[in-house]
Amino acid sequence: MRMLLIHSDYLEYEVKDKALKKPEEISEEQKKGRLDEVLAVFVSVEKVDEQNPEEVVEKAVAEIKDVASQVKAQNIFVYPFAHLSSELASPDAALKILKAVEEKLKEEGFNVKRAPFGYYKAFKLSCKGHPLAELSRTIVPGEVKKE
Ligand SMILES: C[C@@H](O)[C@H](N)C(=O)N[C@H]1[C@@H](O)[C@H](n2cnc3c(N)ncnc32)O[C@@H]1CO
Repeated sequence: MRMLLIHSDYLEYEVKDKALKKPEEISEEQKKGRLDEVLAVFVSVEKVDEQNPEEVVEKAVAEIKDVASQVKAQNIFVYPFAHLSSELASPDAALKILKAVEEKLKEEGFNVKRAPFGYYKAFKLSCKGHPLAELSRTIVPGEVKKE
């Protein structure tokens, strides 16, 4: 799994079009979303993650919690982003993993939104620009590589 974490004043998105034949079913309300004072986490789920999804979810949540506590962010935006890797997991496997990351972060007490899966989306992001505002993490079952 590849994650790009951007501490932002806000992240907002608007669903534009289907990017998969069968994207995630979403409500009218989910077609637009915004969070302020947010840790935006752009995630590419990778093929290797399918070998041990549970471990990857645990490690991703631990890394996100660590960064969130360093930047003092309580709001987290999990954003499916298929552009951080050339070895992508299947859409079914990726969606399951992203939903599990979302649920575990909620269980940890964060205010979490997850952008809809399988769509082209317009988005606006306002990066805060401090030294910890832009970080990346690579998570592979069995190890975690930091930037
Ligand atoms: C397109 C661009 O504007 C948009 N931002 C986009 O990336 N859309 C992606 C993800 O929502 C999702 N998706 C499919 N496979 C994956 C995967 N392995 N990991 C994460 N997301 C995935 O399916 C879409 C098409 O790949």
